[in-house]
Amino acid sequence: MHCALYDAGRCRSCQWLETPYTQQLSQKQAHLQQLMASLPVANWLEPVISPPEKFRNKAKMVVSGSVERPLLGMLHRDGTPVDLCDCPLYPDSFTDVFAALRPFIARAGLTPYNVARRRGELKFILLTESRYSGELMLRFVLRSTTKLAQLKAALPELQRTLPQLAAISANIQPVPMAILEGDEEIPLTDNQALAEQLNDVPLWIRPQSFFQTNPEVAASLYATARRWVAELGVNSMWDLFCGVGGFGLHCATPDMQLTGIEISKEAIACAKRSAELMGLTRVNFAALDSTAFATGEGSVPELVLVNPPRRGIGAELCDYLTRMAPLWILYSSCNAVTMATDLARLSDYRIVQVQLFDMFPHTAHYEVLTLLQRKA
Ligand SMILES: C[S@@+](CC[C@H](N)C(=O)[O-])C[C@H]1O[C@@H](n2cnc3c(N)ncnc32)[C@H](O)[C@@H]1O
Ligand code: SF4
Repeated sequence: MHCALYDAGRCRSCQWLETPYTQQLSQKQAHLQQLMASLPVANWLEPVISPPEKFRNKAKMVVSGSVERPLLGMLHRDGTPVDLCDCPLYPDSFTDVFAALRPFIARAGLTPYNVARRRGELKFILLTESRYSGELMLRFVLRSTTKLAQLKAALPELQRTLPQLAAISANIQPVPMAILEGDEEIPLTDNQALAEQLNDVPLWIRPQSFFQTNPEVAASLYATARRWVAELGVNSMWDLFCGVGGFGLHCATPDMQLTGIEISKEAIACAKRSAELMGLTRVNFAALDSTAFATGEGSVPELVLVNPPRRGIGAELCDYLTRMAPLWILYSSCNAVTMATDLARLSDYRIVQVQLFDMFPHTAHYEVLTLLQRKA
């Protein structure tokens, strides 16, 4: 993939851009195999590849510059702003939105936040696309509610120009640090959710709930989990760290008892809505801490699926799983280092198969799906 911003030394976020894609894949696979060197794997499957560009469904743009000439992109460590509107990782649909947002910011008087001076109001623009419907979700991250009335007054014209903006909100983030989002979300449209569909499963994208950023590879990951689980013929499973329910909803059959646990109540609301649309009745989604939920249960299902944040599932949940000994564990991870540590703790399990999913091309990051079976 060619990136003019990279060539000009303006953005180096894709550290592996100069490495040919096939070599990127073999380096990732080698990294994974090295991490798992002391853990015997019965079957290594071929890595799943990503489109090389336009694969992201989400842009997180730092707003800088002046109110008359705002800049959307990022800040170098030295504070120099870089315009990232032409980043080739974004889909074509973002171009018109970025172009319309610059004059909109000026018209609405949303002064970009200046980190050094701690002044200004608009910190970030978050834009997400549903590949299924083509609709977009736009979020303004503001320092305070001071400019909210101005933002609301200017919005109708932006909505007329960009009817694809199906959900708009303001997020209030008063902390003077590089934290992306605050707790308070103010809806600016009645609708706050984008309908997405991966494979044949309806999913929802909404503020304050995680959604995979590479929908094509995510669809392949969920379809693979569904296939592996179907082959095991299990009738009960937990989906821990379930987000909006992508894994569980793919794996569930009408007869299966599915429990999905996730800390974000917004994500759980999405998962429940999807389950209802799919007509699944034997499901239970709840907004809880995964470890607290699991350790509070006196029994386990046949299969426990985990898809934790980068920190992994940790010793407490591993100890609990060892004690309760479900037949199968399916571990999906975006950080193979913490996954390998967790798998070493799960020594009562044998590793049946492992597959790498290249969710984050041109970087060292990747997703990995591992199936574990309780030793006899
Ligand atoms: C890597 S994401 C996976 C989400 C989902 N499985 C998917 O495929 O989109 C990890 C999820 O864990 C959630 N999470 C973080 N800490 C948690 C906790 N202590 N208990 C439950 N969920 C948590 C996050 O909100 C996030 O949705
Ligand atoms: S993040 Fe975008 S702009 Fe930056 S190097 Fe990667 S492709 Fe280029």
